[in-house]
Amino acid sequence: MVRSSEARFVGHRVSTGIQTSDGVDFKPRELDRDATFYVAGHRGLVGSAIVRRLEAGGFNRVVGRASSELDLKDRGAVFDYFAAEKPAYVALAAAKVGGILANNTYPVDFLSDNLRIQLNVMDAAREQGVERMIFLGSSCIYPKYAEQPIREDSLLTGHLEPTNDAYAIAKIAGIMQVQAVRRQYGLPWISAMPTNLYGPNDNFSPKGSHVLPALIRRYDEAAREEADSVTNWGTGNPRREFLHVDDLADAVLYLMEHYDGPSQVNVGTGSDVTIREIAETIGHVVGFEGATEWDTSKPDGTPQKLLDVSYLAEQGWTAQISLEEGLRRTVEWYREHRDELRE
Ligand SMILES: NC(=O)C1=CN([C@@H]2O[C@H](COP(=O)(O)OP(=O)(O)OC[C@H]3O[C@@H](n4cnc5c(N)ncnc54)[C@H](OP(=O)(O)O)[C@@H]3O)[C@@H](O)[C@H]2O)C=CC1
Ligand SMILES: C[C@H]1O[C@H](OP(=O)(O)OP(=O)(O)OC[C@H]2O[C@@H](n3cnc4c(=O)[nH]c(N)nc43)[C@H](O)[C@@H]2O)[C@@H](O)[C@@H](O)C1=O
Repeated sequence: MVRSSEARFVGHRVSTGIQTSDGVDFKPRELDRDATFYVAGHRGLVGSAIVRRLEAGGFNRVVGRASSELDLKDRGAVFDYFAAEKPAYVALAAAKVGGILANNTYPVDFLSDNLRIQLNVMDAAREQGVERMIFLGSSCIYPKYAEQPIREDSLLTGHLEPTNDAYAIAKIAGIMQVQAVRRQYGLPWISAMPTNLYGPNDNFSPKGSHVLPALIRRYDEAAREEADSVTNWGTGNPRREFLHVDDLADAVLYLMEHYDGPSQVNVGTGSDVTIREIAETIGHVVGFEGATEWDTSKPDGTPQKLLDVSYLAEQGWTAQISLEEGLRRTVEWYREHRDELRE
């Protein structure tokens, strides 16, 4: 395997070695706080956290458009937007996103929408010569039975998890597009692969959400109604790694200012818990005193998804927000906003 300490050129493809060099000659540096920074998906969980991080970091021209104003599936509109706005930097955090059930039920949407959004944004950004782009993928790009913790060079070494294979293929195509733009046009674009995320502005809808917001909502409602029991999906045995989205946003800016290379970079905490454990913790935090049951007719998905974050640590970044602290903040946010959430 090729790590940064033993960099060599390993070829033009989505590679099974960490590609640390592809001929792009770029030294990462501090971004210009007065340049235009477009955050695609700025109202979502990830995009809104990136906006908060950029504004706290002194960026003066952070721009975004809601999907109702600019549908990123509309190629002509995306090209017009880039031609008018001419952003110097782009964080691509707009996507069709959902939990295990949504991914499993609507694979066409997860494949087609995401391919279209990525192609349009990256083609338009390339046409305008955007200096720095970060594409956000997901840990589900790795094989279902990848060796744990999952290293970047596990990509394309095995079969995908079937509940989210369509979404994963779209994300793998995104990594390839970044690598292809680097190779053909020499633009220093990068990709980051976050683990499962949570935090403010998450999707808390019962059928569409990821597990952590689903459990916060379910246990909070049960606690308020003094219900005897709640029923979660699957067996509770799968293991997941949870990263607070403010940590992710910090990593996004850090990578844009400190990392350049064709390999996607894993972003996580380096530790995981079972779904049963996270359910018990959330039940405790919201004050639920009843029983927890498991509906094993619902899918478990990947048995374990824990990222190897040593490559990111080598670049100089590690997560700061503990799961306990992140959960406490997210439950607090949910309680303040539960009456105004998207369905
Ligand atoms: N949530 C997670 O656990 C993880 C997320 N990621 C990645 O992070 C990125 C963001 O995810 P997350 O923030 O959770 O998702 P959200 O659903 O919270 O936000 C996605 C955003 O994308 C925008 N969007 C979707 N479709 C379109 C469209 N056709 N045109 C314009 N905008 C559109 C939405 O805009 P609007 O609100 O205006 O409709 C929305 O704000 C994705 O690439 C995802 O793969 C990676 C790993 C884990
Ligand atoms: C980030 C990642 O997210 C998705 O993958 P996932 O990690 O499997 O997603 P999840 O958060 O929805 O579930 C995690 C685990 O939790 C269990 N579980 C229990 N009870 C609920 C529940 O109520 N809702 C949900 N959603 N899951 C539940 C559930 O059965 C599973 O075992 C990808 O499709 C893809 O989108 C992706 O990239």
